[in-house]
Amino acid sequence: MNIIKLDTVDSTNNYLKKLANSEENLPNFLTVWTPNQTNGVGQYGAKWLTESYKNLTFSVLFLHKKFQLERYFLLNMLTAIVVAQTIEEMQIPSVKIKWPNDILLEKHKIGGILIENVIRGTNIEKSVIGIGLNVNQTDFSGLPKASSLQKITQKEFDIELIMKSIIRNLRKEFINLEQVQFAEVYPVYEKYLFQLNKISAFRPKEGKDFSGIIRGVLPSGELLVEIENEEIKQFALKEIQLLY
Ligand SMILES: O=C(O)CCCC[C@@H]1SC[C@@H]2NC(=O)N[C@@H]21
Repeated sequence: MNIIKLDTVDSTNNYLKKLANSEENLPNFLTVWTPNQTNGVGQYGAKWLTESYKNLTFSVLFLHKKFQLERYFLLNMLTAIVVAQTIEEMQIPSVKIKWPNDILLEKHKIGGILIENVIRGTNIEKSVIGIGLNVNQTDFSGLPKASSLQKITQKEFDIELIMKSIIRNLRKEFINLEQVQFAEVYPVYEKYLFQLNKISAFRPKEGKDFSGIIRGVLPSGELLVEIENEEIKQFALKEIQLLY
């Protein structure tokens, strides 16, 4: 495996993005890993807070052969599935994926994924797949919705081994990406989907919170929500937040 381990860095995603923009001929699945990420980036510009040396923070470069931008949500689905399955391989059951790609255990967020793409025309040329997984952190004061593998299982884990398993599983899932269809991946994603067919609370970007039943996810990544006395509505990634 090609892994660059840094003692400290602001964000493994930012580091790998810069590297990918400045150097040609980087190997596929090149990984940047640090136990001490000081300014991690989360989805929608949020910060990714992590306790140094206790958690996993790394980014993997994927070089596409030919991959249409409109299929980008497939990358999120496959990565979330890989993280969920790797956790299951560690004999930890009941992993869930909260739309679009938060990793949950017992309704608490233990992991997040941030994929940043280099786009050319209508294709994605390169993807930087950033993964943050709370592993051995036990203090989540002020973060009631967050947890870690150790906090939930009462066991300590080897962070590097988990990362290597995730990379191995990513390689398996991504190797034939060009041929992979949404329809074959979706049933697996749906199996992990948190709150599927259950009443959930949502916070729209504008307006009041509302409740509805999650009925699925479209290839575009849009969430299908059945709202009482209304038709099933679809919501884009940035339009609503699933509360619980
Ligand atoms: O908001 C989320 O849920 C996504 C969090 C992604 C965090 C990871 S940690 C490794 C990589 N580097 C970053 O700066 N962010 C991602």
